[in-house]
Amino acid sequence: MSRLFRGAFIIWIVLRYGLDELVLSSFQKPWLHWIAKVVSVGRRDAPRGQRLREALERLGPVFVKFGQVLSTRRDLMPVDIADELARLQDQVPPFPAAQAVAIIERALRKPLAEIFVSFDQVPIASASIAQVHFAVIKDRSGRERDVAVKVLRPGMLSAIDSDLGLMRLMAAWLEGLSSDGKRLKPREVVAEFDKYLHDELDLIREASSAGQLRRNMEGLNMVMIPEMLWDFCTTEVLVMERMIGVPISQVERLRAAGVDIKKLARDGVTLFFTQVFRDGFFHADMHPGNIQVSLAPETFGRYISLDFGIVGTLTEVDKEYLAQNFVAFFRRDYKRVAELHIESGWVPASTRVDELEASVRSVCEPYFDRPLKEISLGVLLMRLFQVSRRFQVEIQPQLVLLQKTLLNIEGLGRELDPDLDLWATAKPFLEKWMLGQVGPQKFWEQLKSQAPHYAKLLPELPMLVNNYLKRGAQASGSDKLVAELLQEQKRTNRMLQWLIAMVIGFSVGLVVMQFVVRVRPF
Ligand SMILES: Nc1ncnc2c1ncn2[C@@H]1O[C@H](COP(=O)(O)OP(=O)(O)OP(=O)(O)O)[C@@H](O)[C@H]1O
Repeated sequence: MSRLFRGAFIIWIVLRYGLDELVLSSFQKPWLHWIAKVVSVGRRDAPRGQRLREALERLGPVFVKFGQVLSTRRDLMPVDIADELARLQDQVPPFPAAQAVAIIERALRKPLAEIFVSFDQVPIASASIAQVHFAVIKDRSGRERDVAVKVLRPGMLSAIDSDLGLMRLMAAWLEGLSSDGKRLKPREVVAEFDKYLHDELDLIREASSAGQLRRNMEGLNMVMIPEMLWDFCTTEVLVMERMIGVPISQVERLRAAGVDIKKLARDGVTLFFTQVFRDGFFHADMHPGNIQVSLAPETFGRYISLDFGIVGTLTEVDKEYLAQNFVAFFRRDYKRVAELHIESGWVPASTRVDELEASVRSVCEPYFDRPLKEISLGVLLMRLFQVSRRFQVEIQPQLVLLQKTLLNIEGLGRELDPDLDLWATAKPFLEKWMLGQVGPQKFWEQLKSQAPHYAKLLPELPMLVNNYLKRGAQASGSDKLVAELLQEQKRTNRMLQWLIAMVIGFSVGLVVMQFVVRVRPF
């Protein structure tokens, strides 16, 4: 019943904010448009993006999150709507501390006083999914530590599941009833959102991602990631090291404290490309609220990264796609971009290279009419995806996530340093990575990964040959077979020598090639 009311409320909001323009444009029922006009009287003058944003805010946190996720799908949305949705903020009032305490005690199966030395009742932050309280805890060794405790908002799971059910229903209607609706792929978008939300609702998942990133980033000395206190982490509660820093948005404060802002901008890009091209595992929620900078003497000027609810992973194939395309783009080698798409099966084999090349050129060429340092890799990637879609390529969600994060990083980098040359910072990564893909290093790594297999086989080899020869001689009773086998062995030896010579030749060739690639400018 409540679902029925919720459904009716959603329809009312759609009509009240005049959103029929967006979703009903291809419906041919005049009476429906008439009702919509009457209900939305006085609201239609506002731009459509603004009306959509306000409607989502009225519909509550799940829809606000949905709008935020939609705003990143600029490949599907018109620019005015995407810009307006990007302004959505989840300003949700905090839930009472008593509720947070009850969730913590239930999740950790102990009274609060037995878990924490002290616990701040007033949350430091509150968002649609969770809220954060500061506390002091005694760890296993009895040491007191300042911690941040993230607690999932109560009732979120059921609210989400019910709203998602309605969204799925609406998406199916939209897709079935309207041709405009079909183009927006609403069911696919809702399914993606479903996965996104459920991932965010599992704090153990978030803690694991934080742990992985912390390990990956160790040794770079550019970013600090809070340590997770695993004994106190559950799906609903996460206890982690409390970080102390200045929000990245307070640039003047950072400058006044003596932080090298230009270096900070470069470090941000370096960190991101290391995560993408070296690790294939990246923080994908890089909005300024999740980034701080340390002013403590021993870690002065380092980033502090928070909130690991959304991370992206890339396969070797994804990385190759990105690296090769970026390089071909910056050489303005559109033919190569088109060939790459066909060679790797991203577009149907029947696609004409010249047609794809022309499309890529028409999208990208106007964009290159500016200094290289002003070019946004995020925008470039988005354009590439737009072209690819026209040629029936399904862009993988992790690449869309990457493109969105790239835009965030670039925005952040340029905010800090308007002269930041993104390409100059990114280029060494792509070169290094590409060399790693074809060079002797890769060959050596592959050889090393096979080593355990050969290590097991080699000691057994003389015995195996001996047994084989003996058995052969006994079975035939003649020396002829032994002679034949020896002959065969010699032939195999010769082949092996050839193979080794070829491998050496190939490696030398690769070294020369590397040298040529390194010398040839992009
Ligand atoms: N380990 C920490 N140390 C210090 N402060 C923290 C820590 N973790 C979170 N916070 C504070 O809590 C705020 C919210 O944390 P977080 O971003 O993880 O929550 P969220 O519910 O995912 O919020 P949002 O959806 O707005 O990103 C941070 O901006 C920061 O101010």
